[in-house]
Amino acid sequence: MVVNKVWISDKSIEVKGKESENVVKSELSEDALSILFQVIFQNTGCEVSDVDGKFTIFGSPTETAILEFGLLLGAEFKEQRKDMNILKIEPFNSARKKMSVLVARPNGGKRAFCKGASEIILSMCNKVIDSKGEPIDLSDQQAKNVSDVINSFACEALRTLCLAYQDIDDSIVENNIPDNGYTLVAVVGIKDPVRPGVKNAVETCLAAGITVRMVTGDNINTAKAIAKECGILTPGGMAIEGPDFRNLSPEQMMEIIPKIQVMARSSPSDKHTLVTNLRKMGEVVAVTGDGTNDAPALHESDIGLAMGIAGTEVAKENADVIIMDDNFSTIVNVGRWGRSVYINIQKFVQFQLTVNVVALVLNFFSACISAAPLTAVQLLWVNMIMDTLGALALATEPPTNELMKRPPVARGASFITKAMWRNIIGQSIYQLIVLALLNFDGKKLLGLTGSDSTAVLNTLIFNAFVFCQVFNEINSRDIEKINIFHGMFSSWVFIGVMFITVAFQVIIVEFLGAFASTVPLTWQLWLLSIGIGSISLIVAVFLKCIPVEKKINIKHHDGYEALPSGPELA
Ligand SMILES: Nc1ncnc2c1ncn2[C@@H]1O[C@H](COP(=O)(O)OP(=O)(O)OP(=O)(O)O)[C@@H](O)[C@H]1O
Ligand SMILES: [Ca+2]
Repeated sequence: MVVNKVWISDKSIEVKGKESENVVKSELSEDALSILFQVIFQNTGCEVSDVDGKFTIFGSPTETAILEFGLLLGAEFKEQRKDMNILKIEPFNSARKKMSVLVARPNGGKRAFCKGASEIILSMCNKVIDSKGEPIDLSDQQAKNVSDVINSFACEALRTLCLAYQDIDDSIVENNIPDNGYTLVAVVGIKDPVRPGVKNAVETCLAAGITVRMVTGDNINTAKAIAKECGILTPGGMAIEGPDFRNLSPEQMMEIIPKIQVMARSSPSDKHTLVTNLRKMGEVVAVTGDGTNDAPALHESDIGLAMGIAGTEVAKENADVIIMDDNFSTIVNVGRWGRSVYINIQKFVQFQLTVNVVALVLNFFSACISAAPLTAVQLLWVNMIMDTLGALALATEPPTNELMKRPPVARGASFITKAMWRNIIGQSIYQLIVLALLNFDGKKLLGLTGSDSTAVLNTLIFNAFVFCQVFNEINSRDIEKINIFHGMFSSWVFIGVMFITVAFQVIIVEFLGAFASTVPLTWQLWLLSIGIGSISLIVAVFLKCIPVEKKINIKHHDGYEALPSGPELA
């Protein structure tokens, strides 16, 4: 943050690096400059350390920017502070949006300084300094002019603060800092450029059905200008000020909250109220924040994200995730990974349930009628495929950008979606039909005769069953999309698992007969097993064409309705 513009003695001056020193000094009278230095250096929460002429400023970014501006104009911190004695400090707080100090002047008398949110301080002033640095009455017309200056600064996305002072009669013994009667010295406009990448990150969020709202302590025009710059405020979107929001009835709040895109001049409790109400509406709410004033909202949210560098300890303690690089784009990554984990578990569960249903039904009914075709050792191997190897193959898929084009999952949505049930039931029916046909009519169909025909048939059933799972594991790579091969060959874990599964299957069938109760199969029967398994790829395509989820077409997505989904989407 840096001071970009300053308004003083009825002049707006642009501040541009070191050359501003001469510009400002030539524009201002001696007295005006002196009082400007006082409001900057007396009323600051910063500390300055001076090691071998090298200044280091410790303080909030806003405070630092103002102090740096003072130093830029050639003033010295120690020099400025040396002859005034600070009697009382009211530090900045987010609810009052101002800070004040009371000092004892060297020649007697006291002086109060106040700085803070521009409109708030302006309303506390009844005087303003003129070009000579003398206080004169602040007429209505002049107050309007200052207000226009504030708005023009704010519309340029500058954070605006007013700096003011007043002399207090020595006869007043108590050290109270007054709330009005100030003389306005300057309006400063501080620039806090939007970090690169924020606009894209907001766009990604919108496409992902995540509504981004900006809740800030800044002036409404500053907030609106910044929000427009990064794509948060859209035409027709609503911007509201904290005090107006606070005064709404609960019903009115519920009505306008979905439309709010920007909330300015908000207090910590406004942030908290917004989050509470959004959660009541069934939304999943993530909050990002850095300051202590964000702590209540961070705590109330479903996912609190605190800034790791600029964040205060209080904010971090109340958060669930700490963004180490303070970058909004990283939040998009958090969302992407969250979605990836969720969908990977869904894929795994879909795969696992299919294997379970088929193995259970096949063995149970066959056992009731004749004998169970799959032995305990074979089931153990199948269990291995689906638990360990299946989890490895499906749950390690890295997140894709496609994930950010899907709608978010509603708070109460069931984990197993209709599309998953469709795939599970469809695949199970196919596998059960084929395996039951082999089990009950296989010998006749395949012309198997001889003493080992039962052993051969049971091995074939086992082999076909395993290949159905192998191909269904490929199907499970995507729940909705028809193209399941996308990115498969670059996922070495998946390819590795496929390879190991098939290799072990060959070893079990061909060489571990005594252990797994199998007999070696002819190449024709191997081909048949693979054929039966691969047909499940075709079955999956047909299944994915059956619509199960309602399709909704929305022109402008605001995060409150599901985005359309189907085989064409990720
Ligand atoms: N140290 C300070 N002294 C006086 N006023 C301040 C100070 N810091 C900020 N302000 C005023 O308060 C407003 C910010 O209020 P607040 O800290 O509640 O908002 P925020 O959204 O948390 O801001 P930030 O971007 O600093 O995190 C600023 O626009 C400014 O006018
Ligand atoms: Ca903050």
